[in-house]
Amino acid sequence: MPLGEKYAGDKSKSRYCGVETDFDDDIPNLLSFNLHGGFDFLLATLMDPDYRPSLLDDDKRRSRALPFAGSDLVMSPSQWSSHVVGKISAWIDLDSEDETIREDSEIALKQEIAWASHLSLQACLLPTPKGTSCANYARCLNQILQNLGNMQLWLRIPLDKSEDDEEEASPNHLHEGQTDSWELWNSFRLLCEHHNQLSVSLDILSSLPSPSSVARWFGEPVRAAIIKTNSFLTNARGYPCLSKRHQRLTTAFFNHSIQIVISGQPVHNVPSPSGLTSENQVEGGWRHPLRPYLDYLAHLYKTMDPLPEQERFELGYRDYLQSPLQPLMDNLEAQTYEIFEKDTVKYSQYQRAVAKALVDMVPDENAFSVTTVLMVVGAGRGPLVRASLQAAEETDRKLKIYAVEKNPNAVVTLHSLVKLEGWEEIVTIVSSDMRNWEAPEKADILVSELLGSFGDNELSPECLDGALRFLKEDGISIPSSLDIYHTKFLFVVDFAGFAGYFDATLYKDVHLGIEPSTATPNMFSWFPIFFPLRTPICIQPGTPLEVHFWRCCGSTKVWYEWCVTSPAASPVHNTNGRSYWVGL
Ligand SMILES: C[S@@+](CC[C@H](N)C(=O)[O-])C[C@H]1O[C@@H](n2cnc3c(N)ncnc32)[C@H](O)[C@@H]1O
Repeated sequence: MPLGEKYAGDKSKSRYCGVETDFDDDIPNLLSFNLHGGFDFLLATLMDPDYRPSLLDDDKRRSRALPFAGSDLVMSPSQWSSHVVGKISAWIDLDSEDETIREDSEIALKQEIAWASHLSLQACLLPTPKGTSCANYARCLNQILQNLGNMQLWLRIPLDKSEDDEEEASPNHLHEGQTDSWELWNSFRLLCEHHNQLSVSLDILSSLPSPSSVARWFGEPVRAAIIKTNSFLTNARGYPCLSKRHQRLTTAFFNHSIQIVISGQPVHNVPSPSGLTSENQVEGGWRHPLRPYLDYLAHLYKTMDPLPEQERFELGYRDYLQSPLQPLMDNLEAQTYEIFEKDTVKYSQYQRAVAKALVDMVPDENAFSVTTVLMVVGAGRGPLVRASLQAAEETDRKLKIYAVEKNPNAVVTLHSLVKLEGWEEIVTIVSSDMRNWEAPEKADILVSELLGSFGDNELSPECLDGALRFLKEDGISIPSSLDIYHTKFLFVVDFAGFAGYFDATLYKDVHLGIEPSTATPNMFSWFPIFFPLRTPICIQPGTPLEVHFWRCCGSTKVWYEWCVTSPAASPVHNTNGRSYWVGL
């Protein structure tokens, strides 16, 4: 039973809650008890906790028979895969000083993961590395990851960091004897070469590290958050509730689709409606002992403020790398134009810019006698033509428009739009590449939207270079200028690349941009561009970083190359555009 649907009927917005259980060899009964109690899945130990390979008699050891001996047939494959996350035995310690424990651990880890794969479980929870060294654990896991199939492995890590006040401002300096579980995770995943089937499950304790330390985890592949019952406070009515900081953290988990799991014994003596304290009774019926915790989380989820429209739109694209569009080399599809056209903010900014340019260009007294020639170069299906006409109407100026578009499929739509709107007298459609078109007259205003996330990565310089031939010397180009930004990518200590943004001045004070500090609000046409570093570089806060970028042009393609030279040198990336280039 999901925690609730935030947007009626939209199951993708449901959130599910699991429960961590102790070992029970009657797993069908364990599952039915917890599903009936309102939980969606179990975090269940698959192996008898007393099992140690070295304690088996010789026969069993030879046959490698598993002692928990439950059969996969006790539940259907869909029950195993939809409702059970396997919990690998917590005693496993591959970096123990004791050789027997090390050997037992390696055998058991491999057996348990093989069994979980056989059951088609979606994920297994791996025990937290026991000491500061986890090299042997990671070595063994690398072997497993090489042949794992589809199952995900979640490394259990406590959300823990010892801090003093000084560290509040800087999450990355550790003094002697201090712990930082993020460092543990970071070493482990480095040893496992950032394997994409290895992710994190966080144990949420009663106290939380500083907000900046917590924020680092949202740059990591966190799949589950295990909230201990003793992390809950008690409200005035005796029910469990979370501190304000825990509430904010939990809602952030919901927003990032991180699964919540409740763990531990009930520690709240919740009164039943009849006034009797009860562990398992409500309104005459049965109640799961952890139900008050589940009900609280459901309440938290249902009462969360709805995400702003823009964030809702972007949710499906989070943590997802997309190939940048190539509107010059490729012909964009109808659905791509449709997404552009939904971004009304973009067009209203263009409309404002054109209106201001018209007013500056044509004084009021000439408004009825002068016709301004405006060219939309790269007109797509016509939204900038419409925005320009609306600007003319708003300012009482007269326009003659050329709509130039090289995609023949978009030109079909342009023709029907012009006919439908009755713009035949005003708008001339030109089906051509702007670089080759011989314009019959020069333009007063040239409007284009060839902006990529990094400004020039959709080749606006190359295209506009051709188009500026037909702009009058005193004509206005919208956009009039373009700035591009390099920013260090989100990871605070270990950074893996750069996010690139643009900010375009359309005309005078009207701008359009995605650089976070000045981004045009509520615009969703662009996501930042990502320039990765093949090997992440570890830097301390305050350390200067020297980065070099080159925009390289050949006869048929344009590409970027980049490198870091300080504090440590990286290789030059994307030499000759070998990994990515933009076609001319
Ligand atoms: C980013 S889209 C914008 C489309 C439209 N202005 C809008 O806002 O929905 C860029 C458009 O420019 C067109 N385009 C790109 N390079 C061009 C060129 N050299 N000549 C003519 N059209 C071009 C593409 O086919 C595409 O329709």
